[in-house]
Order: sequence, then structure tokens, then C-alpha cells
Amino acid sequence: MNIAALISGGVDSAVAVHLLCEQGYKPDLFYIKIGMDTDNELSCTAEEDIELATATARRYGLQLEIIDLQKEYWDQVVAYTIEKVRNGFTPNPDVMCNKLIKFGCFEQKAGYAYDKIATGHYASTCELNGKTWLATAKDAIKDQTDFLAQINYLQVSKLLFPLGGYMKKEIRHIAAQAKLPSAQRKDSQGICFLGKINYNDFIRRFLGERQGSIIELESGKEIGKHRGFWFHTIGQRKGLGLSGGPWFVVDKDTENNILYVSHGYDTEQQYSNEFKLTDFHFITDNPWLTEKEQQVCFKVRHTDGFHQGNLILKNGICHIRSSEKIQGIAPGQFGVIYDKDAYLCIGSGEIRK
Ligand SMILES: Nc1ncnc2c1ncn2[C@@H]1O[C@H](COP(=O)(O)OP(=O)(O)OP(=O)(O)O)[C@@H](O)[C@H]1O
Repeated sequence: MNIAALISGGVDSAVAVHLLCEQGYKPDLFYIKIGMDTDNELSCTAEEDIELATATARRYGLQLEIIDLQKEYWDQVVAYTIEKVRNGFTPNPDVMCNKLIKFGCFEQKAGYAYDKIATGHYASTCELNGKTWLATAKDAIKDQTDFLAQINYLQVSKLLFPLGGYMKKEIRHIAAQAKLPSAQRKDSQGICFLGKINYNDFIRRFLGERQGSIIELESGKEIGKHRGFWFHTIGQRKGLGLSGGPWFVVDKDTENNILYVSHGYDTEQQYSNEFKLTDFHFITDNPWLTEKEQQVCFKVRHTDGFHQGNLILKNGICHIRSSEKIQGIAPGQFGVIYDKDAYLCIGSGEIRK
């Protein structure tokens, strides 16, 4: 079996490579360039990443190739991000980066020549009814299946996740024992480079600033000003510059550039237990043979745990009723659906009000 391993310079993908080599494989390593050469801060991290990836390759006598997908990343992931933000939604570039870049463009440029693509994601796959399914990782806190919930069947059936059966602390331990070049490296914040730069600066570059009102939802009173609704997301608590908090963003009027906020932790307005997902995407298949209500687990953003609730799927729209009230359900984010045991990651759709 010939394997391509995606390596980032971080500890997780280095351990993934180490585990593959221990099993007797000799994967070819690929580092994907997605940052901007013109941006100093970004090209510095890329240089460091490439150095560590090179050291790992040398250590195991493996080939390392650098694949430049900067243009593709800008054309697809950055364009998607800006478009969502412009329309008042909260984008998820990490989900799109996996679907379109790491497992999309990479496949066309190099991945097609391999039987399997391995990554250091905390996720796993399993075989059920003759098909491959995306499944959660042993380490529920590190689980990254929510970032993979838009991939398709061809992608999931080609993926290998060597870390799926380990806890993060075991991975750190393996890295230290094996004296991997990246053993002491800190964990990265986001999968894609948008997580490494100041998000507001990035958005400002594209959408500029435009002052608007911050209005208290309950009283209708203006209580402050903001510099553009596009800098704010539903559920946001920090960075509003208002006194007498806590305040939460609960709604946006994008036409009139107004942010609605609500005061206090216990305000009904910022909690919800019902929402919709549009364009629902099944990774492998629809596991439910009826349109009857199903008990599921789900996530509405990257969190440590799973929520529980019920799902009704009709005409491609998925209605979720949560068992508990959830704060900050942001339209544009992906709602990710799991089976009731939070084992299989079934798919995802975009949150709509
Ligand atoms: N620039 C990149 N080039 C190639 N593969 C990458 C790159 N960035 C991330 N990956 C792959 O995607 C996986 C998940 O990315 P993420 O940024 O979440 O990493 P992580 O969990 O911090 O892992 P790592 O410690 O390997 O960076 C990585 O383990 C790696 O296999």
C-alpha cells in the first residue's frame, strides 16, 4: 500500500508518520503551502513548519515534497470566507480547507497517485455495512471530526488517521520517547492559516470599516457603536467595548449595519434549542431509513463535548431540537451530526435561523 502523509511541522502529524513507519510503511510526506509569501508573520511560521517537516522526513529516510496551493486556497477558501462574512454569516474556513484544499486540490496534484492519504487529525474511520464511515477519536476532547464533516465518500474511504486510537497525552509521550524534532512544539490554534493571523485585520483588508449602532434587543436603545457588523458573530461576548457587561451579540441587521446585543447570562434571547441546517451533506450515506425523528449528538462549533438532541430530516433540511438550551448558534457555521453514541460522524449542514 502506498501512502501519502500530510505533514504540518506540528507534533501530531509527526507522530502519525512515526506510527506508520513503526507499522512498516514508508509514506511519502507532503507539506502544503497555503499562506502568503508577502505576509512576514505567516511566511515565518511556514519556514519553521517546513524545517521541522524536513527534519522528520530525514529522520525516517522519507521523501518530502512541498505542494504550493496558495492560489487555490485564496480562490476557494478565502473567497468563501469573505463572501460569508459580507453577508452576515459566520464562516468556517477550516472545514472548507479540509474539503477543498487538503483533500480536494491536493488529491488532483499529488494524492491521486496513492492508495491512502494519512493525516494527524484526531479522528478515525470504521467499516459498517460494507462502507467506510468517519468516526470520532478516542480522545473526545481533541476530536476533530467536526472539521472533516463536509468531506465526501471518496475522500473518507481514502483517509488514514493513525492518531484516532490515542489520547493527546499519549501522542506527546510517543513524540518525546521517539525524540521527534517537533516533540516540544506547542499545539496550533486553527487548522488553516486564517487561525494564525489576526482575523479582524484580515477582514478589515477586504471589507473596510463602517460605523453602526449597537442596540439592546429588549429595550431598543442604542448603547454603543461598532465598526462594521462583519467584525462580530452571534454569541460573541468579548470585544464589544461596552461597559456594564456581560453583553452578547444576539442578532444582526446586515442591511442597516446594526448589532443587537442582550445583557446577562440568563437572557432567553441568547439561548435556543431549535435550529435548522440547510444543504445537509451525508459523508457516507443517510443511515436512517425513515423520516422519523432520530436521537443524535451534535456540535454547533468546535467544542470539547457533544450536545444531545433530536433530528428531523425533510427535503434536505435538517431540523434539530436540542435537549438543553445552547448559547450562540451562529448562522453560517456548520452543525455537525453524530449518531446517538457520538461515534459515527454522519454529516453536516449550514446553520440557518
Ligand atoms: N500545511 C500543511 N501541510 C500538510 N498537511 C497539513 C498542513 N497543515 C495541517 N496538515 C495536516 O492536517 C492535520 C490537522 O491539522 P491541524 O492544524 O489541526 O493540526 P494539529 O492537530 O495541530 O496537528 P499538527 O500537530 O500535525 O500540526 C495535521 O496533522 C496534518 O496531517
